[in-house]
Amino acid sequence: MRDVLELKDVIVKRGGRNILDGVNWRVNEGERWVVLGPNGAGKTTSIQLAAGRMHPSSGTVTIVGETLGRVDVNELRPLVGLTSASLDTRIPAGQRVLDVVRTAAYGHLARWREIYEDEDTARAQQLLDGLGVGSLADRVFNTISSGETKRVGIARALMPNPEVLILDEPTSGLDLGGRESLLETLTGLAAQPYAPVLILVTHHVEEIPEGFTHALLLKDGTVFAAGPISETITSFNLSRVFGLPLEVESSHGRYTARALRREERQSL
Ligand SMILES: Nc1ncnc2c1ncn2[C@@H]1O[C@H](COP(=O)(O)OP(=O)(O)OP(=O)(O)O)[C@@H](O)[C@H]1O
Repeated sequence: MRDVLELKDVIVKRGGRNILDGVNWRVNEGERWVVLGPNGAGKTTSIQLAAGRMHPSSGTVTIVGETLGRVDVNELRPLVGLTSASLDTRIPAGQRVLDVVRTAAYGHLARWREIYEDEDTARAQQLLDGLGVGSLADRVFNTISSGETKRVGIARALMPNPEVLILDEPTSGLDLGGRESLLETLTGLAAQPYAPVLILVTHHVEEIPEGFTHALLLKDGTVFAAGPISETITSFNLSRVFGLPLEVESSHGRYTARALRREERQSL
């Protein structure tokens, strides 16, 4: 199976310390990864590297066979789509939803003199349709709801047909219905054989969509565990990563976690 992403012996130094310290992580074609860890564990830093938006202090980052630092990042970046709340806020006010998606074909945040091909427009509309927001194409982006914004952000990230799609906390801030509906959409995306490799960052096991295959657990800038999801998202691992006794359960491909009560801890 083809190697799509590899971080090898990666160190990132900031403020006099290693905020990533010897990270090794390999992602293959067809895999769907969740990246989990407490605040400050190094999740954002790891995905910034994986998206070619940051260079390591030492070690190597290889994206679809090309090593960061040895090739023009402008060639690498279209290979990795990224969605995050901070990116959504950078989209200038007043853009039409269809333009927010179409402009991604050219790597811009706003419309800028491009002459769109009919096929760009058709693809943008098709992506919006696939994410359940096709009827919003003519709406102004900054007037749509949070859940709709997340879906448009995913359509936008898919527009350049990336090899990897990174979803940074895609369900944060959504109500229960919005979260479950978006997770169902992500499960559908995960099941598509031609979908890019998916990497989803979250703080909560409840936000892992069904169909995700692997997990990376980060703690204090290091890899605590990485591998097939059922072997990695366990009570043992999460208790150590989050620093308190937890019980993790899975049902129908979804996960829940709760802290053990005092009397349960005493009986351990
Ligand atoms: N430019 C910087 N200078 C100093 N420290 C930094 C810098 N950027 C990140 N850090 C620190 O590196 C650590 C890892 O940060 P990172 O944002 O990758 O963690 P995270 O797992 O995404 O956290 P969160 O869940 O809170 O978003 C944190 O302790 C953070 O304060």
